[in-house]
Amino acid sequence: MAQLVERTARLEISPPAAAPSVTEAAAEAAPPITLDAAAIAQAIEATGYCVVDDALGAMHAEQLGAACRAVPKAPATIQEGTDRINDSKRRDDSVAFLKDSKAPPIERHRAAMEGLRLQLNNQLNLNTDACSFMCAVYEAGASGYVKHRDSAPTKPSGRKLTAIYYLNPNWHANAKGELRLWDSTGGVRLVEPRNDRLVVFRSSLEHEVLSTKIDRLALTTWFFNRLELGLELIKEKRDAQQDLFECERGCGFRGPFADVEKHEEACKYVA
Ligand SMILES: O=C(O)CCC(=O)C(=O)O
Ligand SMILES: [Fe+2]
Repeated sequence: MAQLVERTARLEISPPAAAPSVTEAAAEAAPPITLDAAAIAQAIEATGYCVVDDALGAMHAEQLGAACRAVPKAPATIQEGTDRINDSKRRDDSVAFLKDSKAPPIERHRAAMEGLRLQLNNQLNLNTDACSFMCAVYEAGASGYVKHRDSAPTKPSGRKLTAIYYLNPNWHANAKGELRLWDSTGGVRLVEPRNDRLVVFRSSLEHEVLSTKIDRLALTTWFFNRLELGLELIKEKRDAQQDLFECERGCGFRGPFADVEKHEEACKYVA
């Protein structure tokens, strides 16, 4: 049973129907997922975040953990100006997006998060219309993910909430790998990536992942508004382009201001 303050609303998601398999048989045996959306919403309104322990049940965590471990992953990328690049100094996890995965525990998790999204939409007036799903592993010894936001603090701001479900049955206090979160009251909170723990927070809040001593697995869901996310990306790219220097002589050079001096020496349009 999920551990949170009072319970006023319940959300029940049954496992989706799919072709028989060993994993599915186990998923069918799992009890329906129960989350208290009203209590989660209340906590988010007060502090910007909410931590739910024993959120979706040990069986769900075990099956989902196995399914996520089996998915092929690639080093994560980060937005840099107009591009997405690998920068292991800023984040050194490997990720997979799970939109199309047919693994029953992943489908079940997507259904649970979709249900939570609908309820939180009502409770918090979020105006989201979609979820995206990503699993991420930081290997033992990884340095983490530097302080960042998952969405812009001002509009357009597509991602409204980040919901991270941790899949670390072997986590212990010395393993580290906490999520550090700057909440909406000015407080800083360390969230340990405990197994079957769900943390939900406003995506515009700053957060970072601290270095971990053991493999650290999580499944992140973003609740977002499609149109606003598109507008946010366009704005981000336009802002990044405005930060670039363009040669006025029309030689076609466009680059960072730091390279202007070098360009002036080399410009083919300088007589
Ligand atoms: O895994 C976590 O605790 C946070 C990950 C994160 O901040 C991200 O992927 O954007
Ligand atoms: Fe993040």
